[in-house]
Amino acid sequence: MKLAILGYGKMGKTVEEIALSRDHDIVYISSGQLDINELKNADVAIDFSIPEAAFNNITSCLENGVAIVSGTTGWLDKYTEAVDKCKSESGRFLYASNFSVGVNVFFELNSYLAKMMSGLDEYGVKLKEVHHLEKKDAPSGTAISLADQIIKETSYKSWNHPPKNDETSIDIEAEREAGIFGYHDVTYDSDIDTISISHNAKSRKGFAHGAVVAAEWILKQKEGVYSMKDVLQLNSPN
Ligand SMILES: NC(=O)c1ccc[n+]([C@@H]2O[C@H](COP(=O)([O-])OP(=O)(O)OC[C@H]3O[C@@H](n4cnc5c(N)ncnc54)[C@H](O)[C@@H]3O)[C@@H](O)[C@H]2O)c1
Ligand SMILES: O=C(O)C1=N[C@H](C(=O)O)CCC1
Repeated sequence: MKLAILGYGKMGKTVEEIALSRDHDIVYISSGQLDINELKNADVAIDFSIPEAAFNNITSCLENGVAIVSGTTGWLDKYTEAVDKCKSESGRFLYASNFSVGVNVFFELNSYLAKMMSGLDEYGVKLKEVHHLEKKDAPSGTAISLADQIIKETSYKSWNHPPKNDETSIDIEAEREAGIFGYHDVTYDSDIDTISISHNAKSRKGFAHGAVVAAEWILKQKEGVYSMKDVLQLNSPN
């Protein structure tokens, strides 16, 4: 496939490595203002940029017939607008807060566990994420996805960051520590016991590999808005 990489930082460089190992042509790399004529050479773009640039990068791809796979976090207040744009341009768009297979299995576990815990009022739930020191947004996109899944399955209506210790919403704690690629845990606690599930990334390779697989996959699809659930088709209990 002819691939554009939008955002050439830690993730953009890892995507380049994986895409080359899978024999793809990288036709354009951008680290700032887009050159639309260059962008148009691509079939698909993968965006790992910054929250302030993500929406413009997505809409520029959609307006120019380039399928777009976005992994940038911290811009989701405009997600519905991006979906509407995809529909009006008859484009192809996939966003994931986390592309790794392991985290997508973890999402399924989280949803299943939340469903089981929903009637057990003696337990309270909280989330924790830990990332490297350069991460710009908090809480992580993955932690927000985990909280949204719990909200869908239980009586919780919202999440808090920083934590408020308020029983009616889900506290998300975010820590920044050198060398951590992405750690998330979900803990249900009662006076009797504690139930926890966690995921820890050992490198950025899983994120980049998932994004390249999603780009390969989206090129085989017709117009539409997709998620990693569509790509991975896990044998989920949900
Ligand atoms: N979805 C996932 O699986 C996943 C995994 C890892 C990181 N992320 C997210 O991806 C994003 C990037 O992470 P990173 O660790 O590579 O950050 P980074 O800071 O290393 O890289 C971001 C790059 O974007 C560039 N940039 C700035 N403005 C731009 C613009 N207008 N267009 C294109 N590029 C621009 C910067 O120069 C920088 O090189 C973050 O939002 C992060 O949370 C998502
Ligand atoms: O390194 C990052 O930044 C990561 N961002 C994503 C998030 O916000 O959830 C995924 C994990 C790594």
